[in-house]
Amino acid sequence: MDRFKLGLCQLQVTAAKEENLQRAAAAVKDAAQQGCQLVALPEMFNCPYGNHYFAKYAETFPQGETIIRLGQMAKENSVYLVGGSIPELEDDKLYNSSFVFNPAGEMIARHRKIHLFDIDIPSAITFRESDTLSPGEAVTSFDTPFGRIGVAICYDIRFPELIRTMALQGIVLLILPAAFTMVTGPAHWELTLRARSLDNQIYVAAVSPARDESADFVAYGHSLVTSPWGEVMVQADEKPGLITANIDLKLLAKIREQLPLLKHRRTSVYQL
Ligand SMILES: O=C(O)CCC(=O)C(=O)O
Repeated sequence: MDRFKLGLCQLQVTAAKEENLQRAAAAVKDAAQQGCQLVALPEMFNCPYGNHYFAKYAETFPQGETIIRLGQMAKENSVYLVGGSIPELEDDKLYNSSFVFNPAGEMIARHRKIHLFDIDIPSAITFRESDTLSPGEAVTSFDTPFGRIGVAICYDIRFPELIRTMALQGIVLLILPAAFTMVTGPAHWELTLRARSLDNQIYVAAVSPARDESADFVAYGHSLVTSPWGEVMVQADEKPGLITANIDLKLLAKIREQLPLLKHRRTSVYQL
C-alpha cells in the first residue's frame, strides 16, 4: 500500500477522565469516517498534565479502563490507533506510555517516554517529570501494511540520535503524542519536527492537546504533519479539531532516491 490517510485528533483535555475518553472516541470515529486508516491522540489525553495528577489517573495494562476503551475504538472503527499517552503504573513505577492498537483491537506496541522533561527556564517554566515518572528503556516501532511506524513522546523528539536510530530501523512515519509548552512551542515545535523529518527523510506527525489557558499546564497545540522533504503539510491552530494528511510512500522513496542522505552517511568516519 503506497498511500494512506492519517488523522490527528487535537483533543480538549480536562480533569474529567470519562469525558476525555468520550471525546477521544468521538474524534476517532470522525477520523475513520473521513477515511483515515491510522489515527493518533495527544500526550496525556486522559489526564491533566502535571505531576500531582499522574498517580491518580494511572492505569495498569491490560485491565486499565482507558487501555480497554482504546482497543474498542480501534476495533469499532477498523483503524490503527496510536493511543496518545497516559500515565501507566507497573510495579510501583509510573511511566508516560503510549499504547498502540491494530484494527482488530489488539495491542501491538507500547512506548514509554524515554527522555523525561526536566527543565528549568527561570521565570518561564520549570518542570520535573522525574519527580513522579520513570523513563522507558526501549525504542518503539510497529509494522503495518503501509510500512514501519515509530512512536516517541514529546521531549523524545529533541534527541536526534533516537529518531535516526528509528529511521535506520526502517520507519517511514514517526507518530509523536506531545504537549509542548507556551515557551518552547513557539520557539522550537515546528523547527524541531521539520528538522527530524528532513534529516531522516520521514513523515513526522505530532499531536498535541488543544490549548486551555485555565489549565495548570498550557499546551501549545498546533498539531502538525511534516513531509520527508521537511515541509509542513498541515497544521492545526490551538483549538480542538481533527487534521488529516495523505502519506505517500512513493514520494518518500523518490526523495530518498534523489537526495540519498541515509546512504551517504560515512559510518567508517563516525557511528551513532
Ligand atoms: O521539549 C519541550 O519543549 C516540551 C516537552 C514537553 O513538554 C514534554 O516532554 O512533556
